[in-house]
Amino acid sequence: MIVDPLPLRRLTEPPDATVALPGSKSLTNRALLCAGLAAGRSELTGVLFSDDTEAMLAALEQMGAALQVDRDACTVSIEGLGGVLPAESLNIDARQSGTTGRFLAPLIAVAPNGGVLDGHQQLRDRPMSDQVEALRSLGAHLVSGEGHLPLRSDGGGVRGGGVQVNGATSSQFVSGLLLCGPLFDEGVDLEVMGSLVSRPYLDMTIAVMEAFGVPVEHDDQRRFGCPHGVYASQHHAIEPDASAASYFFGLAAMTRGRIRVEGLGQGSIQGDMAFLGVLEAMGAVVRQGDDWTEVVGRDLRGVDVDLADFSDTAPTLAAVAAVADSPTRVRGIGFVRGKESDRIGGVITELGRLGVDATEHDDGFTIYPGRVRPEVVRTYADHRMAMAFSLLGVVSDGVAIADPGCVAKTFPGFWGVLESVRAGAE
Ligand SMILES: O=C(O)C1=C[C@@H](OP(=O)(O)O)[C@@H](O)[C@H](O)C1
Ligand SMILES: C=C(OP(=O)(O)O)C(=O)O
Repeated sequence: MIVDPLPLRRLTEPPDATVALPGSKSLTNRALLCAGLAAGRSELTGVLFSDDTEAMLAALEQMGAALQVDRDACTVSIEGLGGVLPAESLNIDARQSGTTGRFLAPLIAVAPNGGVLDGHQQLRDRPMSDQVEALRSLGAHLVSGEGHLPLRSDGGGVRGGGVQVNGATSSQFVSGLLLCGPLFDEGVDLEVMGSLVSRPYLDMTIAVMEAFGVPVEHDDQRRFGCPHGVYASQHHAIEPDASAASYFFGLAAMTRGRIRVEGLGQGSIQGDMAFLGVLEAMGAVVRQGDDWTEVVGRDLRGVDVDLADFSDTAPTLAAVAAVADSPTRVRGIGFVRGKESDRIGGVITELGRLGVDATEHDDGFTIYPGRVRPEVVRTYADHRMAMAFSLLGVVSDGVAIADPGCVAKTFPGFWGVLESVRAGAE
């Protein structure tokens, strides 16, 4: 049991550490779904086991995919469904997982006898309407769930083909339609309307679909499509999670320390690696090999950045920016109000509680660095609020994190890894 609130202790020396991080949530849930739908047996390595990926694993099991899971070895072996969904009506609990919810909504729509897709209240509160509208225009019989979960479908076939989807709220709507596109009679041909947030996640979707043998046609910004077909089983290795790595890169930057993350290097396909460019612009030194990345901290200055492509790092940047020597303006992330918590409002409120000035904008925030005072940080059941604000507890005295267990959504071992970095510095 972790104590709640969890008191943190200021580091007395800059850390000098190498950390091994768990697999990417985004890549794990994409690979699990493709492997679960594929013809034949797939072997996945580097798999993340966390609440979000357990939700996807449970859904695949319910659909009849045969799974062998080794949580210590971080592997999953799956005998896929060969593109044939079960005749029974499905009952899927996506828990708090946006990827599970948005990747499987098209699946309950296309399953022969449909089913119910529901989740934790936190996920019920998050937007779904753009995807529901797109599914209806593709022929889905969705009998409830206007803008939110729960969603109920009679099943009975999704024609597929051409469809317009709003891209300004979540890229997961597009990813879900693409990932399930091979199940639709005519495949899918998506046109994204409006701005497209979190664009690099679509590249991750395309990369995983293509690794499992389904070609994706796309232009750079607007059109994404795939034919009707069946995924092919694969041996597939999952990279460590770049969003999880942002906390350790940020920590090195804030402490004049050095932290290396193994397994994430120049060739990474994760968009959140762009956070390294922000740290560099702030003054940190970034070094990279094929299979590792390290950050070395220096004096930090504020920056003016657009995080629309990699917004999961916005709370991390808020923490780093609080100890820089000039203000930081973050733009392009109005849509993060619809994540696990309102990540603009929450960042402003909690920095204020710690005595750091920050102002809210429609599209983000400005942080004015200042002295951090002892306080318990509220985390709004949001793993990223907990992990990001823990960084301030490592560089100042008397900070504690409420509901530290919420990190289990994507990184159950977070506090242990943070402690190992501390242990190396003392
Ligand atoms: O497709 C994915 O794996 C994700 C896409 C992003 O969400 P949005 O597209 O909703 O911004 C990101 O914030 C989330 O953590 C994971
Ligand atoms: C937004 C997130 O998760 P998801 O949308 O996958 O629930 C996240 O992990 O920060």
